[in-house]
Amino acid sequence: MAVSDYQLIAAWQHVLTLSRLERGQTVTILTSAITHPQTLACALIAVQSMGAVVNRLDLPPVNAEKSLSRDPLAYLGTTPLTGNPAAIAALKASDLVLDLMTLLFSPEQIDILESGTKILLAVEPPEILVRCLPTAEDRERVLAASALITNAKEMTVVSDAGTDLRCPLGEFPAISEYGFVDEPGRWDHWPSGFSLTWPNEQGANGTIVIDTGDILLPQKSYVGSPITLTVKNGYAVKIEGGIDAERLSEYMETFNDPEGYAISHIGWGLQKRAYWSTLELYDREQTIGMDARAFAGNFLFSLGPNNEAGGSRTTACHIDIPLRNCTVRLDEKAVVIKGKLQEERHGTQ
Ligand SMILES: O=c1ccc(O)c[nH]1
Repeated sequence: MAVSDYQLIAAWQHVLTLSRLERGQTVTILTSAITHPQTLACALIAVQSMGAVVNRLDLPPVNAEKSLSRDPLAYLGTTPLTGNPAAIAALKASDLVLDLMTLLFSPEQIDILESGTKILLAVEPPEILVRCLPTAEDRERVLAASALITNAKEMTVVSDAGTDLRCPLGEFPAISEYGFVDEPGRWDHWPSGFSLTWPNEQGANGTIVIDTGDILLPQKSYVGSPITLTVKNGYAVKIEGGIDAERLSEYMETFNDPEGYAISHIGWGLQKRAYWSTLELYDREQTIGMDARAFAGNFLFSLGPNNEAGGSRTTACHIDIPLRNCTVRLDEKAVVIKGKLQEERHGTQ
């Protein structure tokens, strides 16, 4: 259902308030050909209504001849900021960047964050933005999950479908995605609601079964028959199964990059207002599939880069794969059991 400008402006004001935007600060809204016009129009009004200075920086799209998908997360690494010092200078001079074009996993994004600029990614359609409006409670839940990751030595994942994965932890930080940017230098994504980290380099081992009904992104498809990944020393060394395995294999081969088979981020979904079943309900080119990444109780793993976490591996190939019905443990503590989120039973504090 369409969203009214009034509701979307109020949603932006809510997120900008949680992001501690202050009167007189500078916000630059980064746009490109894929930017949603209503999201942009309402962001401009919301920022100015809060007394901040707003700029708009529109960048030409890149990688058209390289990517096999129009999904901005399908082909990573180079962005319109690559080799564009004037644009980078403007973003570094801003207190907050609203990324309505997708910089994710780019060296330039890391450079801009290190200057203290906050970056909030927001490219999902307005209906999903307002349904998954972030809350302080989301932040608490995600930070609690990230604290468990920080204190754990290992993440293990099993499922009745046959997943049996062991990931040593410690080399990389936990990343909290709760939908707003309340600290200088912070990146986040509205909508989101999950916690993730990376396995120690070359440390992931075991089997991952992408079962019927599990999701591939950017394909935005529900897998019709199981795909079995054999994981050795941090890489998917075998992809076996039927037609779904063949489609995934061919797609990955087009990148001609062995780094694309590396296990990238691992974590689980914490967003109770995101759903597994929505993938077929939106025009696939209008969404990047954040419901699939964030729905509570998924095990989300990814193939491809780890530069976002401070690793050295960059590759253009990035595949996000949320699985249902897994049991995820941090050391001995189960945080998800057969796809059901295990809530922390808070005491009286
Ligand atoms: O928000 C995101 C989106 C994609 C991804 O791979 C990680 N986080």
